[in-house]
Amino acid sequence: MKPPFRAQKPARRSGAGPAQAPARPAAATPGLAARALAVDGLEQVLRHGAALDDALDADVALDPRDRALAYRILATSLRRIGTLRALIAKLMERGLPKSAPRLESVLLAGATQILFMDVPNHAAVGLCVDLARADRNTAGFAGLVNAVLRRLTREADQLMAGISPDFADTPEWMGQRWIKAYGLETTRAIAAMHKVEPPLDITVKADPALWAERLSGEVLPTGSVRILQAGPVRALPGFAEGEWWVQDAAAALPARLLGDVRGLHVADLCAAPGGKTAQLAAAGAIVTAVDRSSSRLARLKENLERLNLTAHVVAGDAADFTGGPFDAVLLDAPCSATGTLRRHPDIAVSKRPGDLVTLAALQARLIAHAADLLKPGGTLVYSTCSLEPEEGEEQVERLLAARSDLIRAPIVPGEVEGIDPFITPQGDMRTLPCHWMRGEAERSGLDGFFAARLKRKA
Ligand SMILES: C[S@@+](CC[C@H](N)C(=O)[O-])C[C@H]1O[C@@H](n2cnc3c(N)ncnc32)[C@H](O)[C@@H]1O
Repeated sequence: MKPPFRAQKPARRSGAGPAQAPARPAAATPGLAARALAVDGLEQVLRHGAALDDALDADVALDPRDRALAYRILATSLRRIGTLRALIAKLMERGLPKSAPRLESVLLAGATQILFMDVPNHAAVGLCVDLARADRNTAGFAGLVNAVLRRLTREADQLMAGISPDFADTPEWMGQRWIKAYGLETTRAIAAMHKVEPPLDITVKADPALWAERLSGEVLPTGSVRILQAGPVRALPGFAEGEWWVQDAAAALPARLLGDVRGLHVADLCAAPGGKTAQLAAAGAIVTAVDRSSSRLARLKENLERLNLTAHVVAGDAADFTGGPFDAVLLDAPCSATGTLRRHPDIAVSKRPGDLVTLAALQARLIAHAADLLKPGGTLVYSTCSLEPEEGEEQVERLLAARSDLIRAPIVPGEVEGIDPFITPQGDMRTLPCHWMRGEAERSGLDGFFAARLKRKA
């Protein structure tokens, strides 16, 4: 069969060299600047390895609603990138022209609006064609963009045939691993949750019911507050006053496994941007927060200042940290973060299987050192926001097998409000994105986290 649409001979093209900086489209066309920013963001993530949260250029002056729209186009494109790429491959049987930098991002942004957003098709197509035309990298392909996106508006259903509705957006290697760890049906449920924009979860200093009411949210079984349709976080009541901070409901659990920390010396290793430091400090611990990233530590300090909480902050490699000994240590180790794909869909394109090997070796080094920082009788909580057993269960089993001075202190039903469904037979905590189904997917789920509690023998 002949390819239905071929790249037109470009009128002007950028040549095979590196992409030129895109020309900013005229701001006069409503909605165009938001699309341009979204495409820039896609380029940042797909070609330059930026994280979703850093991908939108903060210096581009844009109305907050347009910025929010750009973010939604970008995040949804990444969330559905497997499906979108499969469709584009069907629409362009000869593949994307090699000499067309940014063309894929323009098509991804357009197809996202057509398929997954409440944008009229003619606007989604027209704006993407305008965008392609306004940029010297893609100007010669404006006709192709028009043809491909128009055909998508007409034939989406037929084109979807053969593209897995369940697994197309899950990287093959991740899906295979989750099937092995959790089974096919649970993996299907995890993948379904990854397609949905998650709600905003916050941890409040006090009185969750009051804040749930003020923010039109709900109190979750573990005490976090969940808000749908939050809008810009900084504009919400209580943010500037330091009454709460953003923290997924699952991420709020590991610190609570340390129990009553009032007056205890606690090391929070790998602490930035400080969600767990804030929990520990708010609970009355004397906290030493260690992280090796100075930029992330700057965010931690900013957060603590806003929250009017204090911690002793140390910049450096936690595996070499020599403070203590401590009553308790929380190690929220760097990991593949595959448990956070709902909030960070860029992870589906940025992570590789090989990353797990490097990260697991780092975690092994960190957890062994974390245990050395404990006083006799002290408690260690180890956590990761990963779905991979190598970064969770297996780290703990290996440490316990190697160290006779450590024992597991199993989590007991009822000891932390709402935690019971997540306690494993071994007494650890394992949450999955498909847990906590509470009606619609948009108000359900939580990040995939692992946490274990160990004690150093007295
Ligand atoms: C999962 S994040 C921590 C999130 C944090 N605990 C919170 O609740 O907000 C992992 C952190 O580990 C830090 N990190 C990575 N390797 C490290 C190392 N060797 N020593 C100290 N910090 C490290 C990263 O900079 C990152 O901030």
